[in-house]
Formats: sequence, structure tokens, C-alpha cells
Amino acid sequence: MDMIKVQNYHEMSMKAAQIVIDSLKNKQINVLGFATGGTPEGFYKYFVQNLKQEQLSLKDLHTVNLDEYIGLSENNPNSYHHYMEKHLFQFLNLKKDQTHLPNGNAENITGECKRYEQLIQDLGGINLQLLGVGSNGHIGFNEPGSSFHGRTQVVDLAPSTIEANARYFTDEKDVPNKAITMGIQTIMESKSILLLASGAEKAEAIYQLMHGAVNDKFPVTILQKHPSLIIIADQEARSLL
Ligand SMILES: N[C@@H]1[C@@H](O)[C@H](O)[C@@H](COP(=O)(O)O)O[C@@H]1O
Repeated sequence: MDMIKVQNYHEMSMKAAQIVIDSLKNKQINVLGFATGGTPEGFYKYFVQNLKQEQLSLKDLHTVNLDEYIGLSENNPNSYHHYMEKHLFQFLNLKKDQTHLPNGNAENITGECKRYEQLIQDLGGINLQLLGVGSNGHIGFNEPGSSFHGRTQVVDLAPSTIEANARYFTDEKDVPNKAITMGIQTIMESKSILLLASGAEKAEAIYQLMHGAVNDKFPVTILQKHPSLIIIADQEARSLL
């Protein structure tokens, strides 16, 4: 587990973009796992800028996302489909069949979870997975108490997650209370993981990751067991270390 210490959000985002671009340049990645939320927005901005300068071919790349709300259409501004289009896909020359997210509007949600998990396996697994972390230690939408052996599945969101994500919705009542998420086992099978953390509200999760026992009360602690984890944390996120 390596930690890259940066001052602030801006530096975190630039550093993350540089790492992912370098891995693409070295042809270490053909399946790239993406995350959503406020944390990676800056990363996407620099990633797009740097990619243009490098003129890398992405024709063999597949992207997979961690999660999606259940019950929001792809065009809903709060869906993660929409988020990815807005922050990344509209700027890249990727075909529709190169980018993958779980379909939170599928008629058969259990079947959709199976399909998505199988897709990841069929792609040969994830080379590099980008991760944020919830202030309660969740990864993807794997909330406290989630099994470390879980695969892509339907989950109930914790009240604190609904509250935290309500900032994007007109009303907290509009925040879905369920999502499809890659399971912790799925995430742990990624060859490398790049976890980004910025801000004081992530300090407890980062403290638990660095110094806590591996326990399901803070799902992020399982990453201690990952053989290739890089954490980029800013000063505030490191404030309890
Ligand atoms: N499902 C996402 C996670 O993938 C994200 O890492 C986390 C933190 O979000 P933020 O970066 O906005 O703090 O919560 C969200 O609910």
C-alpha cells in the first residue's frame, strides 16, 4: 500500500490523471474502472486535458463503472450514466460498446447484476480501478456491514450516504435508496487500485484504512489486503493520521 501525499484537491486530481495516463501509455490497461461522486470530477478534467496532449489511441480500451442508482433513467442528471457522459465520455472517442455501467433501470435487476459481473469477467477483469471512499468507509456502494466476498449486487444505501448525496438532488426524498454496485470481491480482484480522498470528511475513513483493523464496519479497510493499492490523499483527508 503506497500513499501519495498531496496538499489539496487540485494536486490530488492532477496526480491521479498523470498515473492513469502513464499506465495507458505503458499499455498496462485495457480495462479501466471508473468511479463517480464529487471526488473524481477534477481527475476527469485533467485526464481529458492530458489525453488530448498525448494523442493516445483508446480503440482497445473498455471502461467499467462501479455502480449506478436503481430507478433513475440514463438521462436523469443524477444517474451515473449521465455523470460519466458529462464528465468524460462526451470528450473521448469511445464507441458505446466500450463503456459499461450497470443498468439501474433493468426489468430484471438480479439478472442485470449477473450480466454485469459476467461482463467484467469476460473482459478479463479490471486492470486499474479508480475509487473514492464514503465518509462512512463505503467503497462503490458497499456500505458498512457488506460482505467482503460480495460480487455485483443490489444494495440498500445507508442513511448517511443518502444524506451526503442529497446535495445533487432537489430534494433528499428524490435520492434513490437502492443501487447496483460491484461487490467488494469484484473490486478486490482489480489488478491495481487507485483510491482518491480529499477533505476532512474523509479523514476517519483514511485513518481506518491506514491504522484500523480490517473490519466490515469500515469496508475500505479491506483494501489493506490488496497487493497493489495507491492512495492519493490531501492534507485534510490525512488530518487524523
Ligand atoms: N457511490 C459513490 C462512491 O463511489 C463514492 O466514492 C462515494 C464518495 O463520494 P464523494 O466523492 O462525492 O465524496 O460515494 C458515492 O456514493
